[in-house]
Amino acid sequence: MTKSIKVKNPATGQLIQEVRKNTEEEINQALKRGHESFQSWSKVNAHERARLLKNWSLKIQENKEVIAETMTLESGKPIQESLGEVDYATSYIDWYAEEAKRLYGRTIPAASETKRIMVSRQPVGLVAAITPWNFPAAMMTRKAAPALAAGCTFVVKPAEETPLTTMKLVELAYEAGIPSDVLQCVNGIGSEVGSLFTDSEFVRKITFTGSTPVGKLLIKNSADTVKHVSMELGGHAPMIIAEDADIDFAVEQTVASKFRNAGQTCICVNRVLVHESIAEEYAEKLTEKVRALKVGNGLEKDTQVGPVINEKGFEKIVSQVNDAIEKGAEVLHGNEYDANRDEGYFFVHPTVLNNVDSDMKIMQEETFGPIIPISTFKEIDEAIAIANGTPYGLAAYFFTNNYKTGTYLHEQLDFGILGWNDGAPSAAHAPFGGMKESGLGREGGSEGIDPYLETKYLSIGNL
Ligand SMILES: NC(=O)c1ccc[n+]([C@@H]2O[C@H](COP(=O)([O-])OP(=O)(O)OC[C@H]3O[C@@H](n4cnc5c(N)ncnc54)[C@H](O)[C@@H]3O)[C@@H](O)[C@H]2O)c1
Ligand SMILES: N[C@@H](CC=O)C(=O)O
Repeated sequence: MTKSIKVKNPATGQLIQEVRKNTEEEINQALKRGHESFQSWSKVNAHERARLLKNWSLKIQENKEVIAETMTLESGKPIQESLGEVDYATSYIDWYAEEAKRLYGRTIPAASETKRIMVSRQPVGLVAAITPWNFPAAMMTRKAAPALAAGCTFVVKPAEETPLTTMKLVELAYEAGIPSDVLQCVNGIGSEVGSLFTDSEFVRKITFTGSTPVGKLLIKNSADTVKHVSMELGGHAPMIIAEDADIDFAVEQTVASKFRNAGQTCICVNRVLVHESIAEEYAEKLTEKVRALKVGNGLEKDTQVGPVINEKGFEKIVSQVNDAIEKGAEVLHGNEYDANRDEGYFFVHPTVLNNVDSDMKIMQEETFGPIIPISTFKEIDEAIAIANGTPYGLAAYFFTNNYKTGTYLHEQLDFGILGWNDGAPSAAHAPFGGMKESGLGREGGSEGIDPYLETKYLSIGNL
């Protein structure tokens, strides 16, 4: 069995660095240390935890360029997006540094003069996190910051494709003064480390971002020790464009949503449903914008769409596009690839598919690639039925300037995140998460710290 993970640049296939895999014993030791340090960290006062988190955020900002370059090298993400992700990552630390000081309890009026009732909250314990390659910085801080703010200790296993960004963030946390037993990083293969996490008596909570099948497995494996679980899983976001929508704005927001990280974002629009009366104009304007996108190595400053992460991701995208074309979809732009299996790089050119229908795989499954399938509808209820007709329920978008249509869509769509005339809803101060098979729990906002806290009820009698 290999003892290291080869981290490669998805834009060239070249080796960047070999990262040593931690042994089973080392990982179990890390979990034990995390469990033991919970005793001291959970007693550190909230203002001090907030101060350390703020230091961490500052250290990351001081190293913004280096982190962004590392991220682009290992994930393929355009450098401008990596720089943006560093800001996005620290926005979670900043937010939860403040929230640490607001973990209020409450009192409840008792039904007896001799009793008092108090409710307080305390950290759940050691948290084990598994993070994905598509946002190697922000998905880590979105979990670590609320956990540390709440008083939990934290062990993270980053994705095999992108461990370097996470390792750098953890190193900076130590420089900021966060104790090395409180925040730890271990490296290894997902399934192997995942089992150590779920089997461990020391881990009280599992938090995961990644695919739905792995999320389901982690939920099942957490059952024996009844761990808390937070799951941020796959999506299949619909975008409904009503007949009264501002078409130019909808086009601009479609591009902003779809091509972020080459379409490898869990909330990227995955299927467009446009009213038949404006479909032609929308498709024409969209194709014009998509044609102008620059594909290339993410380190080049003008690149807007980088490579996809690996061959597995590439094959999934190609099979969805081919299936759609075989079943009658029209290619308005794209369906071009620059891929080399031997060298190990996979570029998918932005693609617009028209006349797409619900029988096609691309309308059923998450794509995780820069492809826009367009379908039309006549009545808004038809669009809602198609949008909701999926096991996923992460994000949905709708474009309308009619407040009645917008309110109706808000109420009818079964998704945890809705963008009404907004293709970029992510924010540290808002609750992010999915319904149905897209996940459990929320990250971000005041809700995002709750999953790291237990509620304790105290009843005092005989007063
Ligand atoms: N929600 C998201 O942000 C997100 C992120 C990554 C991937 N995905 C989806 O998943 C698809 C496949 O991508 P992927 O293969 O990298 O996702 P994945 O779920 O396999 O990987 C995500 C993380 O889970 C870990 N992992 C893998 N198998 C595991 C197991 N058995 N137990 C514990 N941890 C395990 C990986 O090491 C990685 O850290 C993508 O095409 C996309 O549809 C979604
Ligand atoms: N990084 C995404 C979530 C997962 O892909 C976001 O926060 O918008």
